[in-house]
Amino acid sequence: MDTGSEPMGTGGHHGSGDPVGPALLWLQDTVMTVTLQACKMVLQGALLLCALGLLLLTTIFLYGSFYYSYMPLATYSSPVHYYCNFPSLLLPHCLRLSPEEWQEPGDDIQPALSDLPGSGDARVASQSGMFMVKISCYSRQGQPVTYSARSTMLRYRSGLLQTADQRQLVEVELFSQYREDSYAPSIGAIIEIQSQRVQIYSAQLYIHAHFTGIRYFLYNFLTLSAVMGLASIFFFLSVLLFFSYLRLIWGLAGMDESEDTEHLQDDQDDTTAESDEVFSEGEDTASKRSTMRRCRSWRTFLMMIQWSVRRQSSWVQLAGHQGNFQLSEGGEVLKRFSEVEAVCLQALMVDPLRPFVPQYHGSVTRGGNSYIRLEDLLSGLKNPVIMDCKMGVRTYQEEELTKSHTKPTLRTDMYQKMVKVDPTAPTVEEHEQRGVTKWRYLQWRDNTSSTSTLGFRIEGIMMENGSVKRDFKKMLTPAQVTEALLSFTKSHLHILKAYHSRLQALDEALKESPFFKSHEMIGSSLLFVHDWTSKASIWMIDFGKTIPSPSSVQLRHNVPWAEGNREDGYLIGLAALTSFVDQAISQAACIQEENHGEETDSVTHTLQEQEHTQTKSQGEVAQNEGCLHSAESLAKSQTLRATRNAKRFDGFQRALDLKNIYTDPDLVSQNIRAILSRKTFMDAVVKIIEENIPEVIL
Ligand SMILES: Nc1ncnc2c1ncn2[C@@H]1O[C@H](COP(=O)(O)OP(=O)(O)OP(=O)(O)O)[C@@H](O)[C@H]1O
Ligand SMILES: O=P(O)(O)O[C@@H]1[C@H](O)[C@H](O)[C@@H](OP(=O)(O)O)[C@H](OP(=O)(O)O)[C@H]1O
Repeated sequence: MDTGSEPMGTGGHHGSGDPVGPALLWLQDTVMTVTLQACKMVLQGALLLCALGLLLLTTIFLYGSFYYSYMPLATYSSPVHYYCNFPSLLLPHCLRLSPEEWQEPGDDIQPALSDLPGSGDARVASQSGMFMVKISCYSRQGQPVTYSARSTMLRYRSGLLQTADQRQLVEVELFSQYREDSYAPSIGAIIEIQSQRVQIYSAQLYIHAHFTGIRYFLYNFLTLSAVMGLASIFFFLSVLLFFSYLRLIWGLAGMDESEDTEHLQDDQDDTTAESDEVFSEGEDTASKRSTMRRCRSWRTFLMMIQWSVRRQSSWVQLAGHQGNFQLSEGGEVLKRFSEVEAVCLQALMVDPLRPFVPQYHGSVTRGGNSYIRLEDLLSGLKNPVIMDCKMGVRTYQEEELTKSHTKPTLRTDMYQKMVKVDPTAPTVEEHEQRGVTKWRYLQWRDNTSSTSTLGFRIEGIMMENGSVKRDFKKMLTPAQVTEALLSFTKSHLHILKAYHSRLQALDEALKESPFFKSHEMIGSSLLFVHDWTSKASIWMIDFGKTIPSPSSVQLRHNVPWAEGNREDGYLIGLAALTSFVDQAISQAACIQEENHGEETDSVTHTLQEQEHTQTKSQGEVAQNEGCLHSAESLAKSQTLRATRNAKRFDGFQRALDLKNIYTDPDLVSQNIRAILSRKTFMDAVVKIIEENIPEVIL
């Protein structure tokens, strides 16, 4: 589609023809954009780091909890309390262990008894010989579970070692492998030393776990398993977080199975060929469908990522009914279906106005609602700046007026909106009813804004940093509009000029358009869109209240409305807008010129400037001189008016108060911007003071 966009500045020769001003502005923009981007990136980076840190901590906590709850102690030791079974000198020793401590289910354990027989001399050791150690495990009910008996002996020690420590540590493996019966777990054991000669000082029971499966891996490959465990938990949590994020940013709720099916049906036309190519003759429809669905879910997934990125970058609904729009794949927006609008868009696709209208792709059903598919006008723009201007001298259809007479329906919401802006706006009767008709509200909106007088009104502006301003309900005067245009474009000449020529092109296209001739354009908007790197363009949107005019009526679009003439005043608005952009261009050019002048002054190279001026073309010189001259005289007369303003001149003290003169409402309403930092204004102020209060001048 022909975008019909006007390219922005081409490297510095704007307005004044002097490359320094635009270059500086461009530099200023670039620096600002880069700074903004850098701040955004730093903030995003910090947030990402925080999220990653939190994720890592959660991962470590989860893995640690898992490890300590899943892994039993590898070695457990317990003191053995024993008693002597005199006179046989059999020494059964009892110990009580809880089943959990005893072992972990499913793993083998190896209980071993370490005795410290306190054989006082070598004689005892030599006489005791081999002896038996027996362990009998019992259950909670006291029933024997299992037993094991092992023989062992003390080492021989020479009688010559009289002074040496005679103690010996004897280690006996009681079970080489013990597997717990989980239905009758052992909770304790009796250990008997079957000897009459061995003397025991103390004994200790050791239980060593023999891990198998995951526990074996976790125990023997501690680092590797930790790395693997942490990595998998981290990955799992990241995926979870990613999907939650996706769901959060554009509500996956709508993209359920039914939508998938609808989507499948919607795209049946384009997928048929695809299906024919992909599937063989023999495959049945059901399997084709299921395979297609699988492909679709992958496509949907990829699109989800794509939308997420796009959505983050630009899309915004500046005006209109909330909830009317959805983002769609492939640079489209879905707008709630309206038969009237769909018919208009269909007709516009074959009209000379087509380059000014978003591409219309038919309709689609999502989640039970129908939508029209429109080209996303913000697609591809980086940090777009947009403005929505509602066109025409009225925003209500004549039917609304008729309805308000014949079948008035009171709207409380509109009454409330009215009161919020101006509590005195409703009549006494309306206050009593706490409601107004839609026509009454829309008419009031038109009269309190610039719609009735200028033929358009600004609905909203979004700047490149995403800040949105919708507070234009009471914007009435040309000065306010020009001011808004200057602030919307940041007084950039190249953007203003691009808009100007786009408006002129639109005017031409409207003259040629059969659609325009035969339609009453009510509530339609012009969407101004630009960014600092790409293009500036203006688009016609919102045809929900655009209806064919009766065949008996020949619409002119540039005459005031009177009941029955069906005129919308679209061209009145367009002409006004074009002239305001023109005015904004002049002001921006003067500002640029003055800025340039100030820079030149500060370097004080008059000769160079003269030389430079000589090289300019005659036309440019004339334009600049005119601009400077008019700026000076304008400044002088404006400041004169301002300073003569009684509220600023203190006759008693003979002092002039210039505080907040820039935002002085009296001056602003007359489109006067007294910028004292500008040389021309300051010169004018000094001159006026010189003439009127000479004693002030030193
Ligand atoms: N094709 C588009 N591409 C990008 N943004 C769009 C597009 N169409 C509309 N918008 C955005 O949505 C906003 C509202 O659009 P539109 O005026 O069509 O909605 P609406 O609900 O019909 O409005 P109204 O309530 O004024 O009739 C616009 O201000 C603009 O920000
Ligand atoms: O801008 P405001 O002050 O919020 O007022 C709305 C605006 O005029 C819309 O254009 C209009 O929708 P239509 O264009 O569809 O008439 C809507 O009427 P509604 O509430 O009946 O939708 C108004 O409430």
